[in-house]
Amino acid sequence: MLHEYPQRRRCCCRNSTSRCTPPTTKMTQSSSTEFAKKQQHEATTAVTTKMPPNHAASIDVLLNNFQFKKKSYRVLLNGQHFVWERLKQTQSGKKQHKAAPQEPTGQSQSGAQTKETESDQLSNGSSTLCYGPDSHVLHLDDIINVRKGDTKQATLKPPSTPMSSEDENNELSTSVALKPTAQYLTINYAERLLKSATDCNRWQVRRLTLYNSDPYIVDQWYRQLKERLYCSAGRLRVRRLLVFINPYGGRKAGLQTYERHCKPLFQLAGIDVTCITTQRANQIRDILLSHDLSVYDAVCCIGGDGTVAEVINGLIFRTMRELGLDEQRPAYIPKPMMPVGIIPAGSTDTIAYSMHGTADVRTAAIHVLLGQRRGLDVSSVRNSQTLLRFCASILSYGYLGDVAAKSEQYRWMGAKRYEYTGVKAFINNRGYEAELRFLLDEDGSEQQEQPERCESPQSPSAQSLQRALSVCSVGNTSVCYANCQRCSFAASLQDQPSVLFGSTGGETDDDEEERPNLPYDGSTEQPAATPRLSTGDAALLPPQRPRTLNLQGAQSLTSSLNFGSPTSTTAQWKSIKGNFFMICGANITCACSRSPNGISRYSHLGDGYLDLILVRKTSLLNNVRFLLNTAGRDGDIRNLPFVEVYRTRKFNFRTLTAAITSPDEGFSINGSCQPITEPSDANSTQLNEFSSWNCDGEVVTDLDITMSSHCQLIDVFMRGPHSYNKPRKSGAGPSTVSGTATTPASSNDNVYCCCKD
Ligand SMILES: Nc1ncnc2c1ncn2[C@@H]1O[C@H](COP(=O)(O)OP(=O)(O)OP(=O)(O)O)[C@@H](O)[C@H]1O
Repeated sequence: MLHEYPQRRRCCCRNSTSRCTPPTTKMTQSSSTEFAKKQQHEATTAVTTKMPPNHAASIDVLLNNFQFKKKSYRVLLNGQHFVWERLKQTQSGKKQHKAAPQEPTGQSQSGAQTKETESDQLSNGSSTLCYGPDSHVLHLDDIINVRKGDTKQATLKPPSTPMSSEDENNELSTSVALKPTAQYLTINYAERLLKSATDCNRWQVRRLTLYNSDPYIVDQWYRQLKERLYCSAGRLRVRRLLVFINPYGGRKAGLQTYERHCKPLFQLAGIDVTCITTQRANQIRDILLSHDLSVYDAVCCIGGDGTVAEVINGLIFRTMRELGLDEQRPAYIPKPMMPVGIIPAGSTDTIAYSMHGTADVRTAAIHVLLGQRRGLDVSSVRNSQTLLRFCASILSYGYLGDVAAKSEQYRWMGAKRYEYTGVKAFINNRGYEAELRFLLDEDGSEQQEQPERCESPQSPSAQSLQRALSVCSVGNTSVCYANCQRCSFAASLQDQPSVLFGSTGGETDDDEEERPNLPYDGSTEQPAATPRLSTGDAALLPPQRPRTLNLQGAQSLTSSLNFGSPTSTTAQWKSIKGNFFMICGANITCACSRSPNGISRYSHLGDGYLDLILVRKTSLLNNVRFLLNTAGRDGDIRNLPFVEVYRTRKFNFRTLTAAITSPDEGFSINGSCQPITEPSDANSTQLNEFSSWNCDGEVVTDLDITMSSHCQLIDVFMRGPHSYNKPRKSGAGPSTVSGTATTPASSNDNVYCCCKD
């Protein structure tokens, strides 16, 4: 049976109107009631209407009965939701169903609070769909692929060669001409595992094979699903993927990881994969810099943090070359167009863990298949002379720098090398004298973090916007999860044509005055005049930021997010000198299985800020307290009196003795991503008073370092981690489509717990 409803104006997705495919359906209260009545009337038969195949494109709602494992199911396709529910035999012999969306009543959603929510939604102009308590609701974003066939087996076989979009169009148009024969429809989809209370971030692939004796109905469903699957905004269904496998990282199991876990998933999704197994360090970067990538939709790496860093550095430097920018002193940092998939196969895998909330390989691969992307902040690291490299996770001096410098020679120990060298570096740490200068907010306030929690709003209404503003303003202590409002807001600022896509350098004028030896300011912004660029290139430049935002209260938010003008004279610096056990600039939480909250628990994946963590040199006991607080879920280093955490967009580091040391004396690797060289023995005694920098696990030995965060510089396949509240199981209560809790209104929302710690 086909029902057509007026097109809805607003997307039912909680946070993003761009995620749904327009047009979707609007189920008004009256139409919903009418709809439910019609379904009552026609419940006993699997009612279908044969329509000309080309009519499918105009259908908003499909509702049919299918067989699944020899049981009858009522299946509904409504907008972005695929719903199925088993038909139950009643005493009168009639089959009952609840899969059809019904008017939400007190019976289906108990309690006055629910009714209040409904009236709120109606008054807000949003519609509410309610499915029965036993309905399975699947968002189309979570569907990996759809196949049809004459037999069940035929639908399970992956295509012999991956299909291009033209092939699929041909296939669809051919099926218009030929009489359909397929009676089986198989849907492969991804689902987050709900079993574990402590690990709710793992995903698995599931399969649903439906049977209907009428091939026209199967064909119609197939076509509808295909169409809706491939035109969802904000999502890239990858067809051609370039995969780099590091066989050397972690337990040296990169190749096996790919063969065992990733390859079957890529085949299932019909992705055309080109695999390159690395032969040496920095090969990925060299390939990305020199080869034609136009045939690929995305790049994926299988390895640890060092491998991810190679990919990110390769893509950014490639983009800089393409735009004719000076790689050592670029006028701004451009955003690469190619999204990146990150599959963990290293020793710590902090980047993958921070993104997904787990280091599970299949979960990471599933996110590549599903194609949902989020922008990830990347920081540039430079010395006084030149841009050195880009950092995706953490830049760390002192304790972690020593660990990185010493652990490489113990690689044969695997991940244990970090523990071994960690203990040695811990005992030998006598503190490092340094001076830190970091950028304050434009209003001159410093954002020192206090441990507190905040909730994020759940719907994109005006109220939500207000709440979003407040979330962003206290966002320095909010935790970044899926649907993070702070990151979404940063992304929405980037979407506006007159807003910069990267965070600002912000220090320009006053910084140049104070520090004349910093010729490159590390800004992501285009200076007023860039004679080097042609008109065509200039079109690719990030646009100028507006002075004010046309949003109520946005002024305070802009100030909070600090998308400051490059010529702002209000940018201020704060300076701190001291003896430090460790100094870190953290882009992301840097969580890993040993430290599930990460060393920088409140860092956000894409807000354009980094957390500057200063750990003062105190007693050995305090150092132990610090390490204990970084491990486990309960600790928080911000509670320690000798730890200071500042949220900033940029900081500069100098050893107190570096001022008298020339950069030509061998401390600098003089350029980004150069092969890492250990300091020579002759220098090592001289260097005892210095540590090295640990940049994404690689060693950088410069002693005058500036780290600047660039907001959402690279797109990665991720949704963000989910909090560890145990999610409600499907069927435990009514599923609604209204943006309230327990609502998979979008696949992102299939989290039950977003933005809440
Ligand atoms: N075939 C290879 N032979 C030697 N080194 C390689 C090879 N391929 C990549 N590399 C280098 O290996 C280094 C370590 O890899 P990676 O960081 O991925 O693993 P890891 O250090 O074990 O994991 P993590 O960084 O998560 O702790 C990287 O710097 C990379 O450049």
